[in-house]
Amino acid sequence: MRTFTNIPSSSGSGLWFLLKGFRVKFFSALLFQAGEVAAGTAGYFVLRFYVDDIINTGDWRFPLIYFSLFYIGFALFRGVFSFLTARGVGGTAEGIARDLRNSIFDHIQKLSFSYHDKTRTGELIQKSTSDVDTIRRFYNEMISGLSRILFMFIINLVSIFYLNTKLALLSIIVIPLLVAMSVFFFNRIHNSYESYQDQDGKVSSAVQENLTGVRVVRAFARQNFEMEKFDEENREKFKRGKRFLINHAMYWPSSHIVCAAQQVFGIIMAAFMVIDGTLSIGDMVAYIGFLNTIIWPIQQMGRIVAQLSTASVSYGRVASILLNDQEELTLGKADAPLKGHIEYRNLSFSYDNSGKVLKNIDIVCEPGHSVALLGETGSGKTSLVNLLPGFYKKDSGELLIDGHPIEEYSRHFLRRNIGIVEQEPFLFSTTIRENISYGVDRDVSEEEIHEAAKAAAIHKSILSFPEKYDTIVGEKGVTLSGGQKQRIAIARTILKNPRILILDDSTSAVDAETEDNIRDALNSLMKGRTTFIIAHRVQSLIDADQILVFKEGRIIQRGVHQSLIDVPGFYKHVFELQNKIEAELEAELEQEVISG
Ligand SMILES: Nc1ncnc2c1ncn2[C@@H]1O[C@H](COP(=O)(O)OP(=O)(O)OP(=O)(O)O)[C@@H](O)[C@H]1O
Repeated sequence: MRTFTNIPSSSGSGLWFLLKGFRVKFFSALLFQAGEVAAGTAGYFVLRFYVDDIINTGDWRFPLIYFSLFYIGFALFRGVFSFLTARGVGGTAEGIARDLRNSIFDHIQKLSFSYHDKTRTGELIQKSTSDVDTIRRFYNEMISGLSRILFMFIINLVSIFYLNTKLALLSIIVIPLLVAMSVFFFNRIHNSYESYQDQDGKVSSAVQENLTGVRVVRAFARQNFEMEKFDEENREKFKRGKRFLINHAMYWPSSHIVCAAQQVFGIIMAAFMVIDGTLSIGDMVAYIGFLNTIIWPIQQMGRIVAQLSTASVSYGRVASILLNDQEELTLGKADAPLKGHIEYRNLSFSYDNSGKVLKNIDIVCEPGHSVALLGETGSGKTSLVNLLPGFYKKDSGELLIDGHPIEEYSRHFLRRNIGIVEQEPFLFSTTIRENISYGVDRDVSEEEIHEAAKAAAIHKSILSFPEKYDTIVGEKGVTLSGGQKQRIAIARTILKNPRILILDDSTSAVDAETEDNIRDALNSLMKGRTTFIIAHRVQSLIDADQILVFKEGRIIQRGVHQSLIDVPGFYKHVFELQNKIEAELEAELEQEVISG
């Protein structure tokens, strides 16, 4: 797979850079194009020969055969050259688009979490599809169009010079005017297309977010609100699209008028010259042909100008992804097997150096032990565990694994050795088997997959599906219940067999009974592994070797369950509150059962 690295930031050198590896193919195609244009022009000379040397002399029978053969022969050449051009140019354009899509996809995989936090998914999708397509069209249509225009112009102009110098000079009078017009329209089209594409990205994001959050929208009956929000963005896109098209369209009438005037003027002059006897009728017929062919490229300048400006905008947008620094994944220690000793030493952390989210954290966790984190929402629990796989970098203090600063390990190694079961696990739209084996980059046997599923208490449920392990999970696992998804995610982590485990509120999305089942699965997963558990229910934390209570980025209480409920504080308060609620719920249930 070929990907582009170190692409230039300026669109001029960037569009040249992308041709790397395709240059021979591409420029040969352009040469074929010159051949195609020359064959087309040669047809007019044959026509001239026909008028002046055949019709005028009256001896038409034998030369007519030559005329026909030459005329058809040149048309044949033209066809062959045209095919070779299209093949070379098309191959180049498609090849560049393929490599660019690969590069963007590859780059996006390696961009930092902070980048993804700040960037809207819809915008990334739009840049990797619509902008890449604009660049593809630039190579496919624009460059070949431009070279066709240039060849046509040069070859036909030289031919007119060959016929008559005065007529040739007349034919190029309008060029400076058209160049000035082009420069003017280039800037207008560039700016309006840039603002159009930005807005297009917002519309794509709105669609993507709406589809992802379709359940929330329905649950809150916010369809009308969403529709109005979308309509606003869409209307803005329409406005900007119209502005872009008007700028585009304005070029055409002005260039048409200039070119038509040029054409009429040229034909009148040629007619006068025929009357004067300074030009033959055959020359005039050929001249009209050349003139038509020369006017076309001049007019096409408008299209080229528009495409050049849109391609430079799209290049800038694609480069805005590719020029972002990637996470370094492989640099650092990656060999020693981890024991799982973890230490946070006076550690502080903030996102983008804004307010501190973690303040002076000290934690020591022995290998195979479990640390449970409890605290108000937004108190920094997830941020704390997200530092372990190197998703973000700490500001100060130290984070040590087996006595070594985390920075010494390669991120790849850390992520291979750390398993995360998230609050809402993401499943891919593929088979259950592939979802379970997703985390391991070796061949796994059916047996291993079944064992992992059994340990996660999901094996029986899977067997009850018609396709068993081949059952396709819909996008985000919508065909499965929350508990089933959660257990498949646990099976995936069991199979990965990490030394360190992060359970980020893994049971919050399921009911109490399912939670009990999942807890059994989690207990079998935690055995012998260093585990960080985030939970809101005290029941999930009771057995932890160490419980930490967080408030506003600080640890305000620490100890084991028994020691914490013996002293007044947040933990005891939450424990008693949750017990009270559960007792009340149970009483209510009993009451309902008794009353029938
Ligand atoms: N990617 C991010 N970029 C910027 N700020 C963030 C980001 N993620 C979280 N925060 C902020 O950091 C703070 C701590 O968030 P964090 O998710 O660590 O809390 P938490 O204790 O895990 O909360 P919860 O229990 O609700 O999951 C919050 O103020 C949150 O707004």
